[in-house]
Amino acid sequence: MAAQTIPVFDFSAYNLNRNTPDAETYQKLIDDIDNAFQQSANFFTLPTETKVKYSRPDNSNHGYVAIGSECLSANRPGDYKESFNYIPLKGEANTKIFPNEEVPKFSQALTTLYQECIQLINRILEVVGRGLPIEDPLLFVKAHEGLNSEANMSTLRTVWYPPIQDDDLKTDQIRCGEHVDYGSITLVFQDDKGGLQMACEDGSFIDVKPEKGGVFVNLGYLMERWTSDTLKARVHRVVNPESSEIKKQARQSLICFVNPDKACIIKCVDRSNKYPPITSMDFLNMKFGEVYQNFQTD
Ligand SMILES: O=C(O)CCC(=O)C(=O)O
Ligand SMILES: [Fe+2]
Repeated sequence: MAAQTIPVFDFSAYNLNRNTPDAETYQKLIDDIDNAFQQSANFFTLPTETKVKYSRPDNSNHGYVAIGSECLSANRPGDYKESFNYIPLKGEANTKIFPNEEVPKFSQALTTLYQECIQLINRILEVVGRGLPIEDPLLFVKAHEGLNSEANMSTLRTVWYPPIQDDDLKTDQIRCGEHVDYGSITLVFQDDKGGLQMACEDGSFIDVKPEKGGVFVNLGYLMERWTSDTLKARVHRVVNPESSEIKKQARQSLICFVNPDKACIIKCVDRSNKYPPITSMDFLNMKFGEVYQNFQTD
């Protein structure tokens, strides 16, 4: 079988009659990603007792998640990573669970990037819709109209993979265990350390090489179900670096986990009813419950 590679797309070719981003807009996005990395580093290098003050409560996906508390692969110990999730909340709550005193520019960096991601998300969702034999090519875009409001639980997550000393790790513990994402699409902006890998059809893994100014786009279980398995959600993971030099450095990524609006009914687009209809929220609660105990969103 020919070796598999990750396809690289330039979405400007699919401009869908809208203006393609000019150099200035593109540069602003790159600067905003760099800024989100920087503000995140300022947060993650705070003492643990400060970070846990901003921990994610059981009834929400917003806030800090400590090392080892998420276990994405049932065959491994908890992931060797920590993260901070942002989901838009109503009014003041939107900035409340942020370390505003310790890292005053953190909340602004994440909220700005979240808004910028929405444009890219809509473009990708439209391309996906136009690539399938469905009546309304805007079906996926319309199902995400509540982005940036409480009607939608898409999440921007900033992840910090701390430097590794081998004796810190449990047997088989890696930065992020093998898993499939849950929602519709996922955008991953990664720094230059590498380690993200994606499974091929034969079960082997290939590197998703970091690309400055590039974004890795992945599909989740929900999109697979929605398209009756026509579009596949792929297993991926983040492995520990082999090089002792890179191991000593933290790795960072910024991930936008995109989900349809909570009330949106996910019904197979080919009308096959291969999977029974389910709301986006029920589907995601079911999936989150497999990773976090006691998880139930409002
Ligand atoms: O950090 C990365 O590059 C990807 C991590 C990931 O796949 C996830 O958290 O779902
Ligand atoms: Fe993932």
